[in-house]
Amino acid sequence: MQREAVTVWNRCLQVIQENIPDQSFRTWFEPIVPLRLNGSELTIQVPSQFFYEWLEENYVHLLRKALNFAIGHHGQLQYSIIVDKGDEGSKPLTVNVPTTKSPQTAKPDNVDADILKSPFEMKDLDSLQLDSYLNPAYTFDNFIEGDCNRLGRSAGFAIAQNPGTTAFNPLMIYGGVGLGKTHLVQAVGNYIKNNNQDKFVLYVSSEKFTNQFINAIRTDSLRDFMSFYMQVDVLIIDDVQFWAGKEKTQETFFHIFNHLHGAKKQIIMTSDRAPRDLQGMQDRLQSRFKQGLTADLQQPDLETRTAIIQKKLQSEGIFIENNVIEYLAHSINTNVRELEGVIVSLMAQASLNRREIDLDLARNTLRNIVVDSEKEVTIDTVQDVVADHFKVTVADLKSKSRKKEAVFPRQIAMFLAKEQTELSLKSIGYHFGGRDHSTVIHAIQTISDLVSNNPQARETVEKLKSTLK
Ligand SMILES: Nc1ncnc2c1ncn2[C@@H]1O[C@H](COP(=O)(O)OP(=O)(O)OP(=O)(O)O)[C@@H](O)[C@H]1O
Repeated sequence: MQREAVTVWNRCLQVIQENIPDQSFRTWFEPIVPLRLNGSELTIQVPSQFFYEWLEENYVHLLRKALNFAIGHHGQLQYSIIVDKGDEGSKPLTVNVPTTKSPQTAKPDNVDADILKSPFEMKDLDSLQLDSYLNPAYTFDNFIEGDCNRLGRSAGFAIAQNPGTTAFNPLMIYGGVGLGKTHLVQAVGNYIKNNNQDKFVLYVSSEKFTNQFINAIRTDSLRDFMSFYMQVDVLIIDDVQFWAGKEKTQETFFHIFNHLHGAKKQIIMTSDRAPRDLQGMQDRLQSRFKQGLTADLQQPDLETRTAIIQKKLQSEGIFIENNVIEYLAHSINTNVRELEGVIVSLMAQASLNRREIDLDLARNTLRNIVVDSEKEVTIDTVQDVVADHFKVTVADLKSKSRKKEAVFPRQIAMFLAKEQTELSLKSIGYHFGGRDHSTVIHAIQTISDLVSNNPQARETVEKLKSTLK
């Protein structure tokens, strides 16, 4: 490793770390080794072909940004890939592969396109018009429909086919983090853009809108700003809750909204909460938000989670056994982003360790993610802790055995799983050898009664809970 390369790469990492979640940073950037710096060309070593492709596919913009910062605009990146020679059994080789895609043509990564930092000018408007910030990866085809999102998806699809002329104007999609709001509204935008070349579709985050507005005031170009927005045919604004308390932004948007709505132009918005709960939002704007259709996105149910995992694997060209898919779908029920995060980590682990994605790997990956981010307890941890305490095996907990030594720990584990995780009764039953939910209810009831009446049982449960913390 060359010292200059390390220094430059550390500067790149500063930028990278600021722009992506910790988990992605650890997975995709920590394993990289800076090898050498040759003039303005930095060579980094990556653990596999898959790794390299993933970086190019998902982080090419971020790498460009990091290179600009660390080396300058002329900075170049060279990958050195460790190649697995497989059956030939020889030691891994290192080959040099130049960056194949230019940052301009590759798919956008997860980093927000730069907010207009320079003074607001008409040329910025032109660039906005060309780009429109839509990510082509978000489509209806890869948006899985389920009870959790049916209303929003159907309304979105109806709008995509007839923008501005349905009763769903505006369409307000709301829901918690990572449930697909951005994906859905961008799918509408992409569909319209692809099928109506003449329509001007603009996707913008509410934060970016506010920044543009502030710049417009600063540079005395508010008129340009307003007339730009009034030319839009389909305006998609993400995360409007950000406008809470921003009176001037709200006022300006109110005028744009009225103009577009009156001209039968389509407006689509997302928010992390229902319009009625948007505190700090002017009443007149709130009532406009509710004028069309408001649809919420809920946490996906088991079937939808399974379909999302299948679709994601299919799009990555990866095959894993059904039992692993089932395990993942039963184990992660928070939101889709987390589900995707686990799949990506699994792929990275499989690639790094050169092994298949099996149940063991899934179990370990899930445990590490949960431990790393200090999140809630997993069902695997509950089973391990209970098995350890009662000196039985996890297999005993999952078995059909009716022996007392297995039944009592199993019931305690089910009780704790219900109390300490977010899993449904159905998923808990799945993790205990495929039992049905009535068995889980019975176990929970039995242990609740025992805890109320028997101090020793209460003490055991408390002790187990503190071990889980
Ligand atoms: N129904 C779905 N089918 C397929 N992928 C989905 C679905 N819902 C969400 N996703 C994926 O989950 C990830 C998170 O979704 P998205 O960013 O749209 O969530 P969000 O609700 O906008 O979150 P936030 O409030 O944090 O911005 C994305 O990669 C998206 O493609």
